[in-house]
Amino acid sequence: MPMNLMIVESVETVDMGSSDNDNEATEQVPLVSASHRNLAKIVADCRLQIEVEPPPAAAASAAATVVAAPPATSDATAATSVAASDSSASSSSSSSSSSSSSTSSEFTHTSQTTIPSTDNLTSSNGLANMGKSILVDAKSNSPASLSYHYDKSPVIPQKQHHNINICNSHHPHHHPQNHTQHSLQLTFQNLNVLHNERQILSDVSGFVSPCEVLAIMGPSGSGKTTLLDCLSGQRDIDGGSVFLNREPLSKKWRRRIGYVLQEEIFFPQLTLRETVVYTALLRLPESMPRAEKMRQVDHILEALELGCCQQTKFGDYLNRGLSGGEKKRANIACELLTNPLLMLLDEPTSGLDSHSAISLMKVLKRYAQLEQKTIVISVHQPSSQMFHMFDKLLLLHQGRTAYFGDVQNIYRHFEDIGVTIKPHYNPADFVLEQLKSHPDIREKLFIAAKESHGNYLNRNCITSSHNNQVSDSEAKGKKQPDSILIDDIINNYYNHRSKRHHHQYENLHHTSNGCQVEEDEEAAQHLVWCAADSQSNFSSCASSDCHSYSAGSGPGHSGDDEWLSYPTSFHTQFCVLSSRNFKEAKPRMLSKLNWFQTIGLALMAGAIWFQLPRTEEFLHDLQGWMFFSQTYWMLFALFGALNSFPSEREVVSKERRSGAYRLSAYYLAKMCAELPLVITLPTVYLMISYPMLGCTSLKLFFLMLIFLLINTIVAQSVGFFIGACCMDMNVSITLSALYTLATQLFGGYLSSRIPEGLSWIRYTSMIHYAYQNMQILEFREGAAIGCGSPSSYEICKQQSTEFIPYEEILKAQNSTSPLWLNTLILMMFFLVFRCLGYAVLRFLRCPKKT
Ligand SMILES: Nc1ncnc2c1ncn2[C@@H]1O[C@H](COP(=O)(O)OP(=O)(O)OP(=O)(O)O)[C@@H](O)[C@H]1O
Repeated sequence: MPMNLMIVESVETVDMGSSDNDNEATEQVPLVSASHRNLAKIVADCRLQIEVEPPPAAAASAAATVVAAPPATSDATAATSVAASDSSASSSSSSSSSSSSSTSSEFTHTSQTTIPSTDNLTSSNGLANMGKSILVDAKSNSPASLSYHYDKSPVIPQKQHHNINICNSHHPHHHPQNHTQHSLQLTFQNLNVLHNERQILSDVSGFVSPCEVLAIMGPSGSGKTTLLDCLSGQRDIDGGSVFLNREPLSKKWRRRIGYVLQEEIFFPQLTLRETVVYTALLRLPESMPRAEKMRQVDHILEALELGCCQQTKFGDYLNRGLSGGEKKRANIACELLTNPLLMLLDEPTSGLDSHSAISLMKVLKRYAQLEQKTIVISVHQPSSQMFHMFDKLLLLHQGRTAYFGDVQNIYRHFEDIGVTIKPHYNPADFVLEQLKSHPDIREKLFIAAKESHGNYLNRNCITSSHNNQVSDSEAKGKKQPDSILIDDIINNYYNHRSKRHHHQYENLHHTSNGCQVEEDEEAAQHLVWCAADSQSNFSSCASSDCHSYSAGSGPGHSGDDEWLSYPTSFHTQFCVLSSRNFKEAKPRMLSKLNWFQTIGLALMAGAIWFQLPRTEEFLHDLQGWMFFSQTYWMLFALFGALNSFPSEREVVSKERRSGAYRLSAYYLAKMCAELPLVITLPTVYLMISYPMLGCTSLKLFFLMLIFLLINTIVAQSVGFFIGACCMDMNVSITLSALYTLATQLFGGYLSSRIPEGLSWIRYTSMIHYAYQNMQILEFREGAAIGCGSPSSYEICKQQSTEFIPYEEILKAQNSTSPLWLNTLILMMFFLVFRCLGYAVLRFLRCPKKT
């Protein structure tokens, strides 16, 4: 049975929780962010209802509405027992429900049956404090909407006026301050972007309001991505301004923007589910229980039809993983999960088949409408169906505006310049074709767009009342085409909004319910006025009404700190990032190849130096094993760390730009997570080769292991630092090779003819200190080395001793520093390079604007 999803305003006191949670129902869950408070309010006041189109025979009798969520009142309880599938039962029950609630509501729906909205909102054990619901459009079996609900306090809804699909939110218990409307109007004015004196964007203006989808269309290279970069604050603009709720775009706003990039930037080693789970753990509020976060992940994966591939790795060009379309949807899932106020999506539908594209658009559209989100999407060539799902259209060509206005006005716009969009023709294709292939039409479009924009501003700034303006124009009886166009835009805008979005400006008017429509129209006028005001640098936005919108919706009331703060604590960030880093780095650091290499080398070393006699004749062999083992593992760790940051740079930059976590948490987590990985292979190596060499002392084994690992970690620090500095593997490999080989050469290990003036270079080498420590341990703690015959050691020549004292061996090797000093210097290497690595990431490699 085909079903359409819609949301019905609450009609009575509603307990969003299950009955066994009644006591908790009045609890107000502390909400961590203004956005979530708003979401809580929206959803708490909502009833989610799936409208079922009845079969023809039953249509007449099926006129019934069933309350969607489990009501708290006893009257409504009966209604909740009605199952969606039981149409007859639902009819009767819904009738009673309707009558029981008729004192407080007007039901305009007919032929409806609802299933409990708690299907997704609540689990069987009652409504969780917070949650996000994705309703499934049963008709298309595609996801329909996303909505958070954090608050299960009883809701006293208000009178319903229209069969609208957006939540109302007059809550008598809410303090007006809690009515902060977390929707966001985006206005951009005369944006100019230059690159090497080439104009990439030229005077691009427009605006988009909550609940709307603005599509940016244009041929390839027209500047769509550049514009989105500017709107997200990721690119500096050379002229013009971007306003969000009439405030200039700033860091606090950037955190409320979800930007789905054209490229999918993820860790290739992680599965889709792991990626989304980590995003949820990092970017959903700390106060949300983990189980709830997981539920949201499930919902989002289901909504975007990603359930079947959730265990697939992202993959890369070497190891294939998710398909292009799946990656695109995964990209969107991660941003949707965080519930941003403004979603910017760069070509989210490219690479998707038409069904998936439409399905995705439906999700976005409903998301915008149900949650009062503002969506800007860039598209290449949408299908006709998708084209008509957009509310506004910005047409770009070579960075210039060819059209900005409501989508339905595009027909009139083209007619005005003498071009008729053919019926049964995909308007998007037609428009782009005209734009690309006909320079004369293109020029006309540029001129018309410029004029209509100017008129639009004038109209809204000069006259305070749109209605007066219209009547004046009509009285004069001679409208210019542009004026007609602008009137149409505004009229359509008002009509459109008054039909669809009555509720969303209610924060402007905390008045009785009776005159909602008039209020909303007025609010819509104010909104347009505000947009024009924004575009004219707030020339007339001292109006209190204007102010009430932006103040109510802006972050000021909820506190800038809240907007600027991270969604999770340092501890949580550290734990989640450590876990993610471990998962991500493990396949890289402990790959099969590395295991093979380690075991192979250990066996080879063990075989070459097998049961080495501890006499002076074999002293050099023993030192050879130590030098080889030491140098190999230090270089292994150093070179392995070179690519550590560069490989993660894009992902971390993207996440940090969205304010997901602190750099310090990431850095510390990375250090800790990679620690067990970096020490695993040297341990295995030593466990194999050292006993083969002839080591029988457990104490010596552990001492050697500890110092080998210390050396490895120190070398890793140097690798991190060089990698962070260079961010280019070729450069960093060259630099590292130069450093390590130079210090070996000048360390005197390979040649004794070191120029006098350059012998100091050995002291800059960590290998120098590490090797000295190895020798101290081996010769001091290990079995004594017997004197050779003849012996090169004086003490042996004098035949006063059978064994060479370890001090003599060390002296012969120029190892004069004590163990503690070498260790201290190595520790300083560790600390200095780790700190330098952090400083480089913080100040040199911080996420930059393009
Ligand atoms: N950083 C940059 N350096 C050089 N050129 C740039 C830069 N950014 C943008 N451009 C140029 O600006 C123009 C617009 O680029 P942009 O990526 O915004 O186009 P687009 O409309 O998104 O294209 P597509 O649809 O192919 O993704 C292109 O010609 C591009 O080469």
